[in-house]
Amino acid sequence: MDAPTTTSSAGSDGSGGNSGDWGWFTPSRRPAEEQGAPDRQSDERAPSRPVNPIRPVGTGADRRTPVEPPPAPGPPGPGVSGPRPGDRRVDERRVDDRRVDERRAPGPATPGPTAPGREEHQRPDEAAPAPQDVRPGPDSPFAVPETASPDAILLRRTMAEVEPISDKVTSYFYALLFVQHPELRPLFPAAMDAQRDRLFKAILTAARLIDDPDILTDFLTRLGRGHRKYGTQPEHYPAVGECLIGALTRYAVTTWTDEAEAAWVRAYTAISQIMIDAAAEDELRAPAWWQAEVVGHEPRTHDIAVITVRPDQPYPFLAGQYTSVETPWWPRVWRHYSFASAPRSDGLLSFHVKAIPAGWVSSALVHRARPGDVIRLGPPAGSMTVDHSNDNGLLCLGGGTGIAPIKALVEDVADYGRHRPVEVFYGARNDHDLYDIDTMLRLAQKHPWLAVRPVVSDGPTNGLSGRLPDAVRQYGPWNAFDAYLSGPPGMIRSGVDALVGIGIPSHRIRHDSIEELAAAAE
Ligand SMILES: NC(=O)C1=CN([C@@H]2O[C@H](COP(=O)(O)OP(=O)(O)OC[C@H]3O[C@@H](n4cnc5c(N)ncnc54)[C@H](O)[C@@H]3O)[C@@H](O)[C@H]2O)C=CC1
Repeated sequence: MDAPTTTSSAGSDGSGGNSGDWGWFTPSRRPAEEQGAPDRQSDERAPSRPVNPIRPVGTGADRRTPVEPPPAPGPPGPGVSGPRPGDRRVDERRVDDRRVDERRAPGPATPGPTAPGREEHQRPDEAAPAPQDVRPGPDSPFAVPETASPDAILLRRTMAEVEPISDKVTSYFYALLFVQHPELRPLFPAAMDAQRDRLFKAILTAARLIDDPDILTDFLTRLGRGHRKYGTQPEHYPAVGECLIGALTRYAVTTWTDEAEAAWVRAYTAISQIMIDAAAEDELRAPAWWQAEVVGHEPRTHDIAVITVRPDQPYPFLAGQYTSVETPWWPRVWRHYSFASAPRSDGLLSFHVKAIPAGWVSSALVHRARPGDVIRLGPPAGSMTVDHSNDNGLLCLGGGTGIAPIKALVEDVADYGRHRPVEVFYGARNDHDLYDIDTMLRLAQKHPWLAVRPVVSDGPTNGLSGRLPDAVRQYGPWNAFDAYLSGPPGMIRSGVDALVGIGIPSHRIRHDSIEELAAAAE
């Protein structure tokens, strides 16, 4: 199962994790250094690379002569203009994309960079209402704080308008991008489903944070670094920005003004610059990706395997973190898995992978990967790590394969040498699904400070019955513990509620990114 992990419950606004991938971020209020990022030497900083201000394509004049997305298949409907004369690129792209689709065997249908259906579009020149002073309501995720800067107000108005139609906006955005910049298509996976969502969410997250420079910079720095593995180059940013503005122009019909456009251009230019600088700085100290040879593949159930890999060069990370994995069978499709062990002296890394239906990467890793295969790893990310600056106990809830990073945390406490109470509640649907219970019980036998309690929710068991949060409530007190949760989204949600309910402050609760877990489970 794909496994994103993230930061503290208090820092989570539900906007995702922080792996450096699009839309994978929970803004963290802790400085990067605390989260295991390499120390930065100021003299190692790469010179800031200038990025050209984007050339917006969404001016008021454009609204009257809209940028056409690639035409939908078939003849254009009445009142809809077809491809522009001489626009050969459009047809070529569509042919290429059909080939890509034909190559895809299993997995969900791939829309590819389809243009949105024409009927979805209101022609701005015919029917666009005049821009209005639309303010997001107080319950909107884009509600305007009292202290918001003029740019932030404009950005939030646009976001509030397009968020409900984000599918259309992102489809249109990619259609523009791949038609106007076909050279960028190979940077994206053949199947764009997850990518669509991630990009849009990342942009919204960045724009929403525009008045919070520290958090914004932290987010974008990770994003910029994480983009190195995709082959993203500085010159790609203006292309993306132009198409973003083009898509917003088309869909933010009531809030788009010259001022809004200028605010978006400023914001996007600043966002790009931070990402480009972060990538350049990261280039000085780390590869864009690692190759890793599978050296162990141990099936544990019919759909779970423990996979061990040997990276081609040293891979520094912290217990509790995760990485992104690309298999040779699904190029440019990256999924997240937590490290299932603390860093080892032999440099090997291990992952617990559950094959989910239609999960391309997870199925390939469980059913197809064998020793000798080579996968690619992105950089480590996540801050669900042990805080060694205090002696608090660790209360750990691991559901299903979510036990993987919990095991790494236990090993980390053992390796660190200053022992503290660690209480692990390991949940599964039935006894059979407790695939790693023997390892965990062995660790408990070896370390007197560790207790491991299996909890089974859906079947008979000799251990505890019920759901993890209910089991935890029966024990305690937990006021001297920091909590770590890892598992399916529902478990995280109810677990956080239960822990807050029994008095653990939310800033001491760390867990996986709920939004990304939900997306990964699709
Ligand atoms: N493989 C990895 O490295 C990691 C995986 N994960 C995530 O862990 C999850 C593992 O999935 P499965 O093994 O299929 O787990 P599962 O669906 O079998 O559930 C595991 C446990 O969570 C409990 N649970 C499920 N929904 C609950 C709810 N709404 N409230 C309370 N308890 C609930 C179940 O009762 C069971 O005890 C995936 O979502 C994966 O993304 C998280 C971190 C790391």
